[in-house]
Amino acid sequence: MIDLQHITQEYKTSDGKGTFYACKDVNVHIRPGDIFGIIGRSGAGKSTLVRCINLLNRPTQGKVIVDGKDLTQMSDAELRAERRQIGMIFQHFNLLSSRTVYDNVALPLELVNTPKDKTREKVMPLLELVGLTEHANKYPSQLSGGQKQRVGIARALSSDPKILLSDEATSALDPETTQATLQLLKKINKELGLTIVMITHEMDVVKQICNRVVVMNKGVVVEEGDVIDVFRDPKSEVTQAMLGSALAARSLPQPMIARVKKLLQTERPDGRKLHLMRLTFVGNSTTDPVLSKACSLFNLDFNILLGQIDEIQNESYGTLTLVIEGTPENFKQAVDYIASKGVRVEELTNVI
Ligand SMILES: Nc1ncnc2c1ncn2[C@@H]1O[C@H](COP(=O)(O)OP(=O)(O)OP(=O)(O)O)[C@@H](O)[C@H]1O
Repeated sequence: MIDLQHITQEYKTSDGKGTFYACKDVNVHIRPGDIFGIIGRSGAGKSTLVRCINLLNRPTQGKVIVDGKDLTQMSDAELRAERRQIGMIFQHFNLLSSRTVYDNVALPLELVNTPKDKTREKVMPLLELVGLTEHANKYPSQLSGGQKQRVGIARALSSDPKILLSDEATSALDPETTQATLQLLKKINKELGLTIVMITHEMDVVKQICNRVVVMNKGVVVEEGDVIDVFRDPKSEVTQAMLGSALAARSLPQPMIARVKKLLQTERPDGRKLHLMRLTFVGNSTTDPVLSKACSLFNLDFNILLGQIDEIQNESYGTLTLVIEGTPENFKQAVDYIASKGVRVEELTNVI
């Protein structure tokens, strides 16, 4: 659906002598129906990249392919037509304060001289969709932040786009309103089949509605993948830092580490040994009694130290940190058995 190929955006440095890269050789592929997250710290190049999709930013180098067509090669008229397929919503809503809710939503239709009755036929169902029918005649100043963003969403949808770009659309909203807005975007993605590209600096937003994500840092993509994989196994330091609290919940508190180290060094009877393990469960494996089966099959004992379960994209995932005791042979068989049930098994040797 959207192919960003080798996108580079250069600017002159403030002294005018050097070159600064807001994006450098970025390649991103977005599939139809994706809710695609672009995440990174401030200044990472997220807005620059997303604004290349509708050529609000014309990249210094690279191709922007939307639905098989290269936007960078189009004439101005072709580009204007193509941009109608790409709606956009913004952190600060960008509504016209002198126009009512209805007139804000109608604006893109007015700009292409749509007759009044056709405009009404389009605008009223959109107001219904975003839950603003009874506010149609109000002005933006009479609305809450969440309602203003709903106007922004309805306006973006008025030209029947195939793609919706969202630049930090929930950053100015409180947590409850953020939830409601994300749910609305999810509904639009599902019911209208819209592909959504979302910039955010909050992993929580990605976790709640995106199916794929790229992580950017200093103008380059440092990680890309299905959201569940990136959360389960973040590779880059930037991603790990951004996941912050979610990963902290997987780590043993310092005082416990000292106790566990001591415990692991204790002698066990009958050639049994202790192992500090982390199991990561996804989907069905979160509900199957994999661990208790392994322990009864292979005569192991276990002691749970830390556990966490979460939900991403309607799929559960969780981690358990535990000490397992058994003979080396039984332990190895149990690990193979657990892994064969789709659970990732790691021995946390770095703690010892
Ligand atoms: N027109 C411009 N001229 C010079 N530098 C620019 C221009 N636009 C953006 N930049 C710089 O490019 C870098 C990337 O900016 P961009 O807005 O894409 O980052 P971002 O990840 O969206 O950040 P934020 O989350 O703060 O919006 C920043 O260092 C910014 O200052």
